[in-house]
Amino acid sequence: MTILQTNGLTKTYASGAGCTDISLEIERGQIFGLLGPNGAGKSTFVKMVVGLLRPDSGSGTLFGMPIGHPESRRKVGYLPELFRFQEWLTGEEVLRYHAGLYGIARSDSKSVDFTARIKEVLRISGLNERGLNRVRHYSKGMQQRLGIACALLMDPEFIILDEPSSALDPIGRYEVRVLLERLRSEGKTVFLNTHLLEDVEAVCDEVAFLHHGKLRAVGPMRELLRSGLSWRITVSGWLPELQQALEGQLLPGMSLIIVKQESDGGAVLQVTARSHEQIGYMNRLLMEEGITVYEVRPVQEKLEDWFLAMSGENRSSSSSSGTGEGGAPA
Ligand SMILES: Nc1ncnc2c1ncn2[C@@H]1O[C@H](COP(=O)(O)OP(=O)(O)OP(=O)(O)O)[C@@H](O)[C@H]1O
Repeated sequence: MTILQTNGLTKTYASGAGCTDISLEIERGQIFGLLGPNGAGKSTFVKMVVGLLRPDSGSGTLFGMPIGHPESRRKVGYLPELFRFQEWLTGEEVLRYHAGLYGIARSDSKSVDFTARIKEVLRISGLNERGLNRVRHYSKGMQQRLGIACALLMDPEFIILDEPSSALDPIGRYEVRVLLERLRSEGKTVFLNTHLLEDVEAVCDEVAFLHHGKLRAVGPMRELLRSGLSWRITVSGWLPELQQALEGQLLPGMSLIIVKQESDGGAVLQVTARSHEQIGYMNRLLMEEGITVYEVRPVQEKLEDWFLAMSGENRSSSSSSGTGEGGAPA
C-alpha cells in the first residue's frame, strides 16, 4: 500500500532556493531516508507533505488524500526540525496540549487511559520519569526526545521525523535507531530526514538524495550504494607525477586516492566512480600511461563515500606515500 506519493512537488522561495520537481513514492512498512547536504531542500519537501507549506506546483497524496488536506494528516506524526516547547509546562502537560491539537478534549486527555498512553510514549522516547519535570529543566536532547514523544502520541501510521537525533548523544542515537526498527516491525512507516549517515545505513530500506533542491537519486539502499563504487587497483610502474596527470582526466563523480606507494614503482590506488564504465575508463587511462595493472577489486561500499560522490565532493587531494594503507579513506 502506498502511503505517500508526490508528483513534481515544487516550492521556490523568493531567494530562488527551495526544491523542484520532487516525485517520490513511499510504501507501507518502510523506513525511508531523505539525505542531502545542508540547504538541499529536505525540510522544504517535508513541510509541503505535512501541509505547512503550499507547493508552487505539483501534487501529492497522503493515505490516498491530497496533501494539505487536514484529513490526510490524521494518521501522521511529525517531529519538525526546529521544535520549541512551552518551557513552563511539564513534559506530560506538553503532551496533553498536543492531544488537544489533535482534537482530544481536555477532560479525555486527563483520563486514566490517556495518561497511561502519555507515560508510555515518554518511556518509549527515553524520558521515563521526567514527564513531571518542567521543560525549562530539560536538556536539548531531552527536548528532542519530548518531540519524538509528541510525534508518537496518537499512535500514527506514518511518522515523519526531521533530524530526530541531531541533539542526541551516541547512546540516544542508538536508542532512536532501535525505536525506528520497532516502529517498522509494528507495520508503521517512517520518513527520516537526517544528516547522520550511520542512521540511514543502519535502518533505512529506501533512500533518496536531494541536492540543490533536486532529486538526484532514489531507490533501495543497497542498489544506491552500488552506484557509488570504490575500487582498489594494484599497479606497478607508478610515478608520483602521474597522480596529477590522471586527476586531470577524471570524469564527474570520480576521485583518486593513492593509498600506498613503494620506491620500486609498486602502488595501490583507490578510485571512486559512479559506474562500472568509469572503472573501465580508469583502467584504460592507466594502460595509456604505461602502467601495469595487477589487481582490481571492489572495496566495501560506504554511504559516506556515496554521499560525497553524489554531492560532487572530491577527496582526491588526500594521499599518503609509503605508509601502508594508513591513507585510505574512512
Ligand atoms: N522560509 C524560507 N524563506 C526563504 N528561503 C528559505 C526558507 N526556508 C528555507 N529556505 C532556503 O531553502 C533552501 C532549502 O532549505 P531547507 O531547510 O529545505 O534545506 P534542508 O535540506 O532541510 O537543510 P538542512 O539540512 O540544513 O536543514 C535553503 O537554501 C534555505 O536557505
